[in-house]
Amino acid sequence: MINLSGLTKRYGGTTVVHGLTLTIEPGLVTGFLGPNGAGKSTTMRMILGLDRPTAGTALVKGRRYEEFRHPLREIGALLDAKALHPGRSGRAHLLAMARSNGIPAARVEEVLATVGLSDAARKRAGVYSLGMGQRLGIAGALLGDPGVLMFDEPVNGLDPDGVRWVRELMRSLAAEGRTVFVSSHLMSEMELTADRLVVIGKGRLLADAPIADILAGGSTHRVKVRGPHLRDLAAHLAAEGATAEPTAPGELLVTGARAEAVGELAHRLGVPLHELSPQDTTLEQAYMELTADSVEYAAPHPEAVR
Ligand SMILES: Nc1ncnc2c1ncn2[C@@H]1O[C@H](COP(=O)(O)OP(=O)(O)OP(=O)(O)O)[C@@H](O)[C@H]1O
Repeated sequence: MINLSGLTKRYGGTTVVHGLTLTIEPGLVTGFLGPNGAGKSTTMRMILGLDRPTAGTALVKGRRYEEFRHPLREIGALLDAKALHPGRSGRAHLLAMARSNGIPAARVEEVLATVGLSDAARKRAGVYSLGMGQRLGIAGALLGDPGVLMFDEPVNGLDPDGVRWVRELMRSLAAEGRTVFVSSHLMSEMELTADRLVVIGKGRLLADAPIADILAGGSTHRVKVRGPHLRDLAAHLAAEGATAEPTAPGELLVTGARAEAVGELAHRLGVPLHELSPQDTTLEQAYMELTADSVEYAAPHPEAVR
């Protein structure tokens, strides 16, 4: 379990993490989402004792990271996969970590096998691909068989097989009763992997809820409509404040109106429909709504720069 209480970090005059209070429970994968610069890495660094909070506390199993004699046996983390000694082999890197935390050398071979790096273990980490570096970082996190695991963008640079492997690894670690806290910008992946989500924006907590609640909270209704003569319907929907976008010949995607309202309007106008189907909210849509006011580095929409 990880407990954050009033966790705050200021750099100079800027507060990058604002009083975060939340609990990350064992037995679940908790996704950690937020736009670039939201404060995710800073929060994770404070949990790992790499940055000192300006105020508040970050506790792992009720203790500060610095209080652990063998921290790798309590919390394993992948923060920056590139933070490796380039001249050291993958095996030597893990052996040094194991030695410093009283972990038997045999465990190094186990985690190398778990992440699929046994054959590459003698190569210098400096020649590892991005994906191999991620796998080595994950091996390091697993090394001490810790009850709490934290991963910052673990699928970065992994091929589709690797992405799927990470998803299954996270799920199995949580199923073993461990606390799994994982940040990602890949919404479709998070939707498949996480049980709960913590969303922050500009350092502030925006949501802390089961993924199903976050999906249900997405307020924008979307309805797919098919029919042979939709022009009138589209014009009336637009006049009522909804958006009706043609997605294929004889097909509209209506945003901002419920299926019931679209169906009744079509009936009043005498417009025959071949399909009227509410569309599920995706995590990406729910996330965009949640963070709309918190995006700091927004690029102009492609339409706007033409
Ligand atoms: N050592 C530092 N000194 C000054 N500002 C910092 C420092 N570290 C982070 N920041 C600032 O804190 C803010 C939060 O950064 P952080 O890396 O935690 O965000 P993030 O949510 O992990 O972003 P991303 O998704 O882009 O990785 C940013 O504005 C960043 O510039």
